[in-house]
Amino acid sequence: MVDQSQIEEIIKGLIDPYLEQDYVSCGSVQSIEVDDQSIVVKLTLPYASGYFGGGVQQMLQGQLASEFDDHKVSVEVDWLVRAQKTANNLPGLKGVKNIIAVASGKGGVGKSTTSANLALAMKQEGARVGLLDADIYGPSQGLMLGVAENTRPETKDEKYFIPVEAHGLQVMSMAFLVTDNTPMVWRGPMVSGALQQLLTQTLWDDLDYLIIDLPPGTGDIQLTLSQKVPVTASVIVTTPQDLALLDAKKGIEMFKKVNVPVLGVVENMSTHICTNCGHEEPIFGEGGGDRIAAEYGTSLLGELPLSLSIREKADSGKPSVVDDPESPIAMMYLEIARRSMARLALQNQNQDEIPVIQMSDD
Ligand SMILES: Nc1ncnc2c1ncn2[C@@H]1O[C@H](COP(=O)(O)OP(=O)(O)OP(=O)(O)O)[C@@H](O)[C@H]1O
Repeated sequence: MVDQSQIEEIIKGLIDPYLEQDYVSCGSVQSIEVDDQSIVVKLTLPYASGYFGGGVQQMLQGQLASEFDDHKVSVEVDWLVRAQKTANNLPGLKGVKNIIAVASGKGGVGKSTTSANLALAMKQEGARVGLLDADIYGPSQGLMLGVAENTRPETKDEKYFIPVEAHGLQVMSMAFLVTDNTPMVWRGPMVSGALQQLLTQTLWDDLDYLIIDLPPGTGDIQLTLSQKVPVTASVIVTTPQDLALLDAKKGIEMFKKVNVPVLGVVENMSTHICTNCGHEEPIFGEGGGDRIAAEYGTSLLGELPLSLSIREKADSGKPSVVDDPESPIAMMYLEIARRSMARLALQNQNQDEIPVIQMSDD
């Protein structure tokens, strides 16, 4: 007679590459049913893994079938995203399980491109995803996601906005509400209040993840937003140049200051791949993202090359992940998305491990 513990041992041998844990330790085993003829195992992964989970299912099914060849083996793998605790225990947002803020120390490093592709990659794994463009000074998500110019969100009861749909994402942007003529002076001081209003007055529909594309920098606006918005975690985008890395460090410090966990760092425009010969060169230096990740006790979520196709696709309204989902670039975004989602799922479990950074008062 097959024993349940024998099956558990086999499941323990399977390490999820994103959770970096086996499926027993991370609590993914829902049930194991065994009788003389059959074995039925049900796993529930804690992050959106509609596609990846299929591979896990096949692998486990194969292993159990070969080990217990006199049994009929059936393995089911699904996933469920839970709402994690918000930073500073702020009350969560209706219709949203987890908010991930994407930030960069300085402008132009590819924060918006990364946010859009990250959101789309999460959606590809089956998650319900929203994207809020909070980059008040250069809102670009509408353009990047191919939302027609002058699109205005519909409203409900003259009180709520219904997010605009683009490539299956629920999208909101200040750009949908202001015009080019709205003065900058209005935008500055009112950014935080206006954004909070935008966030809370939008009818987000049952989101697993809401990505917020923050304005670049680590000034007062970002600090206030990180404190007032019920974020669950953050992602930092940087390029490998020394100056950008210095700014990225400030970003990490800012989030730590306001108790927002940092899921990791994305190093963008990390290498240049020659469009003629395919030769790859680290023109801005190597390993910067890795170094700051190590220094600040966080992880490198991934590196993206400086690539003409990333720029062309983002600027034409169809980011790489939707325009060429099988491409190596799309796969890189998918890996970053899975790592981010998995780290988020482990957040509360790992809470004691988040290092405390001593802050100066400046
Ligand atoms: N990996 C990449 N390879 C090539 N071009 C890229 C890459 N990532 C982003 N870009 C391009 O760089 C430009 C700036 O990117 P993006 O708008 O995403 O940056 P940002 O950090 O959000 O900027 P801002 O702070 O000004 O909003 C865009 O034209 C985008 O298409």
